[in-house]
Amino acid sequence: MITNDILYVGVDDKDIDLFEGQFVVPNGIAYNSYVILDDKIAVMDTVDKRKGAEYLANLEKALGDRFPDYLIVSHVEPDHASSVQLFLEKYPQAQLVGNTKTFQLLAQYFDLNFDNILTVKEGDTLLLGKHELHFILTPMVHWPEVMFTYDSYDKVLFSADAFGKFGALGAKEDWTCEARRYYFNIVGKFGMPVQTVLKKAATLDIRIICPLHGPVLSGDLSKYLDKYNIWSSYEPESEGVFIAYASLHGNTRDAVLALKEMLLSKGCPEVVVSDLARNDMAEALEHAFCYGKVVLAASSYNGGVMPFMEDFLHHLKGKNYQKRTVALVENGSWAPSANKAMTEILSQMKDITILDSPITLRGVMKDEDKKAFEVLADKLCIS
Ligand SMILES: Cc1cc2nc3c(=O)[nH]c(=O)nc-3n(C[C@H](O)[C@H](O)[C@H](O)COP(=O)(O)O)c2cc1C
Repeated sequence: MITNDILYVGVDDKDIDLFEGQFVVPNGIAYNSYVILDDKIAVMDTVDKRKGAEYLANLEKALGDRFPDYLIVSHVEPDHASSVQLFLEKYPQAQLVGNTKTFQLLAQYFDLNFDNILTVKEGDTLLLGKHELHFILTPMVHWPEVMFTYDSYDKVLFSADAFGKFGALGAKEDWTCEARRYYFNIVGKFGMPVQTVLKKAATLDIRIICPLHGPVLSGDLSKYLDKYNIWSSYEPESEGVFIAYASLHGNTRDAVLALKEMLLSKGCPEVVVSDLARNDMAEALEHAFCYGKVVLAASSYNGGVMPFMEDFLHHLKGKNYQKRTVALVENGSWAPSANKAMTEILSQMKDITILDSPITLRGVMKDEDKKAFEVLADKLCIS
């Protein structure tokens, strides 16, 4: 129970292998749905049809002997809307509520009878009894049809995918880490629309946030809103250095591990290292956004850079990566090419400062290379 009238009817998915076909979710994922019981009953979104039967059972239990009047679709992505058809087969009298874009997209997934729909616009309201729902259109957070719904009676914001996180409900894990990995990988490209929506949210008296994934948020909401403000403005969140590397034979890896020790011995507050071939790429992307200073180190490969690094840089570019200081380290045996290849991709991003004197290793790190790394560590510690 979220409030006296709002019930949780979502489901956990702990047997999904990859979320959105690409993200590892070691603790699963929750597909959230909520019911508002008033004179009229509104259901807030459905769930992935992978869990459709379990969802309908939860819903039936919450409804008792009543029937829903409205199904509000705030986001058409199939992890939330692929049970809409199932829902309507069971509750054909329910009216579908969405905006113009909602119904355009729904029609791409379902052969639905769209006679019984209510099309809402920004600022429209729907009275259920005591509860009045206010619709707030939030295009491109992170699909074009996405909208928030604010219940002014219980002061609850139904925030679609915003403020969501990976992990089934009850997963014993920190909110920030998995919410950040979720945000940057799924919403990250859309910082501007998120900023717009945060401004709208600031005008509302919000007591509880009900996202479509992860826990319901209550208590001091400023910590979640503050994180979203930092993330969507692309500002670094933490002091420290992130080192991402891709190494064929381990020499580049050994060099950056030595660099990590140098940084820590010079007082750098935190140094996080990711092996792009072995560690979760989505987590590496999250770290790259978290810190203001990043070292990219990679072996040269076929006149370019090792593909894991190239892939990583394309991911960063796709997520609007910006406002960071980057140091480059390459390794190559006959014609080192990694720094040039990395620079080419970085130059397509906004506000990226590449530190002078990129380092070139030729095989194993030598004494003179150590000196270059000491200089780099000093630069990263002061700049
Ligand atoms: C398939 C392949 C392609 C390579 N291409 C290049 C290259 O274009 N230029 C170069 O200087 N070295 C090239 N190398 C050599 C590596 O970059 C070199 O061995 C480097 O020292 C590896 O660093 P690591 O030990 O960190 O992997 C290539 C190696 C392999 C296996």
